[in-house]
Amino acid sequence: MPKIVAARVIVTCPGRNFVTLKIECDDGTTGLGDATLNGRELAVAAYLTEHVVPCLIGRDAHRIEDIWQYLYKGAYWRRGPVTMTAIAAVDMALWDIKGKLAGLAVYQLLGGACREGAIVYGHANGTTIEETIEAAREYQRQGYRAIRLQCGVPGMASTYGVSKDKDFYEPADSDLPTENVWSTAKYLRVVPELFAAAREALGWDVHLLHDIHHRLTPIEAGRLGKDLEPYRPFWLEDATPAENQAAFRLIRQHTTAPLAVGEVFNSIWDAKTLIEEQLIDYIRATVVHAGGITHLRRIAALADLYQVRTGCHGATDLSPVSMAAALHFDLSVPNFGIQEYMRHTPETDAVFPHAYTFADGMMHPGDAPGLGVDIDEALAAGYEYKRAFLPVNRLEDGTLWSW
Ligand SMILES: O=C(O)C(=O)C[C@H](O)[C@H](O)CO
Ligand SMILES: [Mg+2]
Repeated sequence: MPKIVAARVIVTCPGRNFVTLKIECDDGTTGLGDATLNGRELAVAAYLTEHVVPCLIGRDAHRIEDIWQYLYKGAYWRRGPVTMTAIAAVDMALWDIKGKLAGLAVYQLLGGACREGAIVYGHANGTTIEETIEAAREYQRQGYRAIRLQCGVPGMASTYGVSKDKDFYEPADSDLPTENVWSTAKYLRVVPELFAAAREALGWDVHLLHDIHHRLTPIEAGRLGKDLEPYRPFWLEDATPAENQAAFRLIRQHTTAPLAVGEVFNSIWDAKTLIEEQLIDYIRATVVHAGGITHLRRIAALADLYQVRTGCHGATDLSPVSMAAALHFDLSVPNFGIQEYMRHTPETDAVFPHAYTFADGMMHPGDAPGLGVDIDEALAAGYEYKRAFLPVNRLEDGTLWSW
């Protein structure tokens, strides 16, 4: 058996913070897992170092499911983003090790490819509708078949999804949380205009997506869905905070716009009602925040019974290790829908050399044994952790709102 002899947490900041777990076996084989929880990185780093790593030493690295159960049930305190991100990192690293020992890419271990590649969507944003459409045209030129559209809201100084850097999306930017201001009324006016202009300019052969980022009430989401229906959105994401899964019943009564939810979910229980009642069309839970490949496959299997497809979160705060794990998952599950892809900066790509590739709007994890991602530890050591927070959002009267 490949015995685990060491495990370490590597924190690095090549433009943004990443937390990576590296597990080592007695034969020298190593595996990597992403443990990055944006804005709360060191909580997971400490959870792993103090409470998980000591329990891993001496275990058989091949026993992925048993180790998952051990860490989940064994903690007694179940679920939550910190716990589930830590478990995810171990899970990813163990799949990486199993693949390397078998000489196979992880997607082969998961049952093999169900498709030639994973369609991905890019993130076009701008302060105005025109700028957003120009950014979308650039994605089209690069071969993307699906594009998420986010534009500034007239009268608001800043809004979610409109990045300072057009090429590399990065919301976590400050030593203390930035404060944004929000008006639902102003937002509900601009998005239908954005989609009307986008169909006019980009045509109908491209999938258009939009992220509401948890900001509407269910009835407002129903309204927006109706307004966007003529432009055939691929999905509306995170329409309303989904702690209350039943709230989506109300949205469903009012619109046929496809709904996607789940980037903040950390277990199957967060999505159970949404899936079983077919209240969503895409489940966006990710490998890194929802317990790893092992648990995400369980979520996907439940979703498959109800014709809910996957659409994994893939923002820049998910490291290339997560991106690779997501692509192995995407290739192997029958009910894959789409994968989010926000490119990392060249600094990040240099720290995490990887085998995955992009061509013609599709991505492939590559055929290197394991996940196909490495970490250049010498380079990583040169980028010191910098505390960064996600912004907060307030209504114009100062009420704290969902960001
Ligand atoms: O990529 C998305 O859909 C997001 O909503 C990005 C998130 O705000 C970001 O990953 C938070 O860390
Ligand atoms: Mg989102």
